[in-house]
Amino acid sequence: MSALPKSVHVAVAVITAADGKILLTRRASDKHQGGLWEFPGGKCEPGEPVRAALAREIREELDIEITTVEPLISIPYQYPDLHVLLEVFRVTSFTGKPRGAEGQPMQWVTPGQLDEIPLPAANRPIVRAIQLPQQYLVTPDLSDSRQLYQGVMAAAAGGSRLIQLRTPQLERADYLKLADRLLADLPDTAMLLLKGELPDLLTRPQAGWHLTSAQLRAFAGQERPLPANRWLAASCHDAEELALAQALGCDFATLSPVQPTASHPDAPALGLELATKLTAAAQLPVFWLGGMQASDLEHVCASGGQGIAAIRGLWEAELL
Ligand SMILES: Nc1nc2c([nH]c(=O)n2[C@H]2C[C@H](O)[C@@H](COP(=O)(O)OP(=O)(O)OP(=O)(O)O)O2)c(=O)[nH]1
Ligand SMILES: [Mg+2]
Repeated sequence: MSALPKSVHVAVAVITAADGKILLTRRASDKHQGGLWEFPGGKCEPGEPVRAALAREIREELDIEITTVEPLISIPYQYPDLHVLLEVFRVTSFTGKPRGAEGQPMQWVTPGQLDEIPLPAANRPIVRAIQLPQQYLVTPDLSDSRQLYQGVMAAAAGGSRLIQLRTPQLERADYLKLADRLLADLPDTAMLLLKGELPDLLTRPQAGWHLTSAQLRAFAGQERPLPANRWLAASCHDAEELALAQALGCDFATLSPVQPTASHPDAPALGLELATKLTAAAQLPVFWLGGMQASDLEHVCASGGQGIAAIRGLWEAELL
């Protein structure tokens, strides 16, 4: 038997049906990561473009032709015996009816069910990328609780599913009161992330937590402070913070400032090239923040980002 190559480039398909369900297949027990469920796909041949490899692997494994393909996330991951670069694409249309053409079992599952299924360790950020939307709404810096409440509820009614309650102008007691009202009133599909200290999070089990980069640094080397079923995110500004966020088990990160912003006009921006590089090296979904508008979304996703996080861009553009 030949030795395993040290590094493989893998094209992976998250095949999504109209009802939102996702196709999983089971890896043969004698393969690397054998016996686990996976997203279909396989290794690029030498010199083969990744999208061509994706179409070929899906044809070979499932006997379908993929037609609508968008980048979802790319993950470099070191297994004890192998380095993999998983380039993951969302496939939303195809022709034919998928079947396990290599005899492999198949199942369609909801994004929520993915948490319960044994997948290879490299796949955790793929699951998070599937479960997260492409827009992360950060509330604007207002001092009026009523206006904030109405704005967040309107945003959720308009389809915003991921919202960070960031209100530096509110007194802490007013902030927590507003957070509790929103946690009670938001639809189950909306995920609300709070800012603040751990005790306030521990008494609010439905809330997610968005850590500042200072908090992230303070947690370095420690266990994930919230259980796996709660959203944990962190504000990152460089490669080191992204690595800390990943080591702490954060579900996603924001990376900022990508472009100069009206709120921080003098902060040096990363720029698109560096943001792309940092995102590619990260092992978790990354939202780009700073000067981002809804119109940037396509470019951000094509550059490997999960999507955009924005205050002005999303709140005022009345995407809400
Ligand atoms: N297809 C796929 N591979 C994954 C996932 N997660 C993960 O760590 N991997 C790893 C396992 C393998 O080391 C590598 C994929 O290789 P593969 O065995 O599917 O390659 P292939 O289809 O070309 O198969 P073969 O020709 O070697 O039989 O990526 C996943 O979700 N889907
Ligand atoms: Mg395969």
